[in-house]
Amino acid sequence: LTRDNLLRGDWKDLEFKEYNFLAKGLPPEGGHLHPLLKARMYLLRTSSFPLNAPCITNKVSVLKKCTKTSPDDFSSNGVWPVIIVIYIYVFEEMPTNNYVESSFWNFDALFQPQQHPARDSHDTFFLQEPSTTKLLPEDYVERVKQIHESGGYDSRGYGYVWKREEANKNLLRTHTTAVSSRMLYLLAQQPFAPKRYYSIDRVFRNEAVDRTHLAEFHQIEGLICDRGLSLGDLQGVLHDFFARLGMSKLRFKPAYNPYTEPSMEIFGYHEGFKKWVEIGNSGMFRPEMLRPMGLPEDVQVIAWGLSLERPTMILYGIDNIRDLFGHKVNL
Ligand SMILES: COC[C@@H]1[C@H](c2ccc(C#Cc3ccccc3)cc2)[C@@H]2CN(C(=O)Nc3ccc(OC4CC4)cc3)C[C@@H](O)[C@@H](O)CN12
Repeated sequence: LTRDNLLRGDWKDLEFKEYNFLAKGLPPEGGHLHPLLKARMYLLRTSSFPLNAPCITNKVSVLKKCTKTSPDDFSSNGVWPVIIVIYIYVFEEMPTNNYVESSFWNFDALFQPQQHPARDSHDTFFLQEPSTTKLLPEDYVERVKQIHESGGYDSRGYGYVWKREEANKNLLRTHTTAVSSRMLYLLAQQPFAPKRYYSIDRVFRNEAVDRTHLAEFHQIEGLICDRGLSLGDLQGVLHDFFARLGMSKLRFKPAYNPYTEPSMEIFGYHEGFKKWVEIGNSGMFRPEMLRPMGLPEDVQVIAWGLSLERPTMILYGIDNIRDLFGHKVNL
């Protein structure tokens, strides 16, 4: 049909096929879910952070049974044991939508001393504009200054002169633990109730980059805040968490973090590589971090972290992190 035919209306004598509104379009060639997004959704879908796995227990260390057995495994004739505390094992996502953080929440609130090497500009990206923050809870800042300088709550502190201008410096957060400290402080401002938080978001380190390290990565962090938690609870939760990622053989190695004591590096036996791989770090937040916030004496916080890139690279067989993340895209 030429343009003239159409204008003359010749098309009126033609027979047209019914339009099939249900016909599927051609599959789009372009577009693909990013491997990091798929790994992130895999992590949540396999409920490594069980968003609401009903669990009737008073200790997270019993969790392992809760998620793997039915009620009649717990006791004879299917009657549930007397339960002291009933709570739903729910992880809430922390608000991590601020890449810019103050040194106060990123370091000082975590009892990380101001002369610690990680606070140096060789390891941390400090901001020029706006270079400082002023909005901090002054009464809490005073308690943090106190615990760094002269201790308290059975701690000796560090015995150095703590400087407010150091805490005011803005930076790109070096870990999502900065958000965890904010959340725990907020939790301490109201009557205590057990909480479980998680976060998965970008963090920034001013470090040498190589095939497996960029100046930024996605940290995954989980924390559980409850009365009377112990290292056994932490190990129980880590077994449950990593079992959902296919790692059921774990080893724990004593480690050091300024904000956790004890701390443990986590190793998992990778059946594919037939070797142990480091799969994360963990610990119990120190009293020097929790008490100045105002959390009750018998409340403990167990926490752990890993990256999103490492498991993604392993799960997708990617050996150069630039193929996964960063400003250059290797097509
Ligand atoms: C500067 O680099 C830090 C990063 C990143 C990391 C390390 C520690 C934390 C933490 C923490 C923490 C500790 C206490 C309290 C709160 C948070 C978070 C991320 C990974 C942590 N790591 C890491 O992710 N390794 C990993 C994780 C999962 C995995 O899954 C298998 C396929 C199934 C495989 C590997 C360990 C190493 O890769 C390490 O060399 C690199 N680490």
